[in-house]
Amino acid sequence: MSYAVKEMFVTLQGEGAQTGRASVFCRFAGCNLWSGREQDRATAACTFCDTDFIGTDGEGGGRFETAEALASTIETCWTGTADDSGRRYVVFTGGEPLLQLDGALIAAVKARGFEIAVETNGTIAPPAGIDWICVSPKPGGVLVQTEGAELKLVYPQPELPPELFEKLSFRHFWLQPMDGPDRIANTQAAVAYCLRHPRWRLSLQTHKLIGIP
Ligand SMILES: C[S@@+](CC[C@H](N)C(=O)[O-])C[C@H]1O[C@@H](n2cnc3c(N)ncnc32)[C@H](O)[C@@H]1O
Ligand SMILES: Nc1nc2[nH]cc(C(=O)O)c2c(=O)[nH]1
Ligand code: SF4
Ligand SMILES: [Mg+2]
Repeated sequence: MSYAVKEMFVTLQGEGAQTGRASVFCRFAGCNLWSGREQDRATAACTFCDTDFIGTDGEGGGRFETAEALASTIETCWTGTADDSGRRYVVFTGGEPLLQLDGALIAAVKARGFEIAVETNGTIAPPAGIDWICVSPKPGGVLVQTEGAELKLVYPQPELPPELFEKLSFRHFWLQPMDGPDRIANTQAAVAYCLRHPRWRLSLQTHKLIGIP
């Protein structure tokens, strides 16, 4: 199968427990919870998305005909030194990466020494072989992925109080303040929740704070 990639870049993971880690971000085009068009946002299943994932026109984006072709471009993007094979790290995101990430691509990036992470809305069962699964539930989607490395809840979402998720099998539970016009109030509310419910920790979008992708 071929892969539609919006953009690809190397940066530091900005969110969650891997914050600060050098990562290749491979952002797939398309999502099952929003078309990505502003005129559809209000009626979408996910209404607060901060990301442009339409098309393949971003930096490092394109259509890749094979898993090998995409994996070798990911490898080219990695800027670490040659002896870093055990620390190479790729984050598949989107859009919704599990619409496209498959066993062939997982095998091809593993063969190049990469550890594999995904950022997913949790509505699509993942293929085997992913090392780090971050699930971020959304009100308009049925959660099928109920275990993984971290659950990162954008906060607040009135339909999705944190209590709905805290019994699930994740190693880390994060509240990430919803970016947008109410970011400051949302951050204060997330801090207050974490103070009262210490199972939850605060995840800031640190890349936005320091102006890196
Ligand atoms: C753009 S999404 C792509 C991956 C996947 N579709 C998902 O929703 O998890 C990447 C991460 O950004 C988070 N996110 C999206 N919009 C946000 C916003 N306005 N404020 C804070 N986090 C946001 C998502 O919840 C997710 O954890
Ligand atoms: N630096 C950085 N960290 C991120 N963590 C999750 C991101 C995403 O958009 O999935 C993201 C992103 O876009 N940039
Ligand atoms: S599910 Fe993820 S990519 Fe899709 S619209 Fe929501 S935040 Fe954006
Ligand atoms: Mg992002």
